[in-house]
Amino acid sequence: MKVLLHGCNGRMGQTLTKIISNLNDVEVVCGVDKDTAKFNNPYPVYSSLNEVKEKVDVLIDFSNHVCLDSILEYGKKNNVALVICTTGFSEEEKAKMQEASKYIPILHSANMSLGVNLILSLVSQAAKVLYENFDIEIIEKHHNQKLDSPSGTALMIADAINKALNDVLNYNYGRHSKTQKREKNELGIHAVRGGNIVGEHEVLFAGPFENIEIKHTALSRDVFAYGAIRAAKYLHGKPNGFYTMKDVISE
Ligand SMILES: NC(=O)C1=CN([C@@H]2O[C@H](COP(=O)(O)OP(=O)(O)OC[C@H]3O[C@@H](n4cnc5c(N)ncnc54)[C@H](OP(=O)(O)O)[C@@H]3O)[C@@H](O)[C@H]2O)C=CC1
Ligand SMILES: O=C(O)C1=N[C@H](C(=O)O)C[C@H](O)C1
Repeated sequence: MKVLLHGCNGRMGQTLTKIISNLNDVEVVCGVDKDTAKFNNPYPVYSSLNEVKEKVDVLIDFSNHVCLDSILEYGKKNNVALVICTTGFSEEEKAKMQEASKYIPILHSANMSLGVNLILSLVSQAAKVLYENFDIEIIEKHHNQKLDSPSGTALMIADAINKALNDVLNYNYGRHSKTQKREKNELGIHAVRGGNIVGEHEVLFAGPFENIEIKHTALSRDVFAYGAIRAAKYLHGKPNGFYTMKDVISE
């Protein structure tokens, strides 16, 4: 499978470059990033998707949400499947992905790890059982270079919980009201940034007599890279449509 790495110079782009170089059935044939000479990558790097000459099967994207239009245009024009792992998309941008998936296969997930995608169903189940008597709060922690907050994963977990509760919850980001008590239908979402934390997501169900914490800790960026490779293999050859990691892990 021939892969184009979009955002190849970044933390995730370089993690994928290292891992794929040891695989026999996947090859990075080119990359795209702002600085074409930053690393001595074992493949050509272009500053724009318009310059790409190589034929590729799948584009894997870990870059920035502002790149979305160019990625969707490239995928549609060249009939290339897209694994979009970037976070920080607006609702309008997410709608653009859905629209483009009528013409090409697109997979998007804010977290490519098996563990987080398993947690999505666990927290949905827990929310249904516990909501009446428990308050639900999400706490995420990431490294100090992360651009978006809260994390895409925290929002994905919040949406899964809210969907399980028929969308009754209002999100309260980083609660800093000094005068108001917590309301019953709040879902608190809190972002911590510091050092080199790879990624932690905790869902707290706080009840009158007991607390339940469901937590995922990413120990290395390799977990996201292996997930993205698995997703790319899954997507290669699939019919046009919109896919998530749920499709990949339930195959
Ligand atoms: N779904 C998942 O499992 C995961 C998702 N992510 C998400 O992936 C994204 C990237 O993360 P990470 O690798 O840590 O971030 P980095 O900032 O390390 O890497 C992003 C790379 O994309 C480049 N880039 C930014 N804008 C453009 C552009 N317009 N054209 C070409 N290249 C561009 C950056 O260049 P420059 O530095 O010069 O701006 C950088 O080299 C983030 O949104 C992050 O949240 C991260 C880990 C896991
Ligand atoms: O930027 C990161 O590093 C990560 N971003 C993703 C997110 O926003 O949820 C996933 C992961 O936690 C690492």
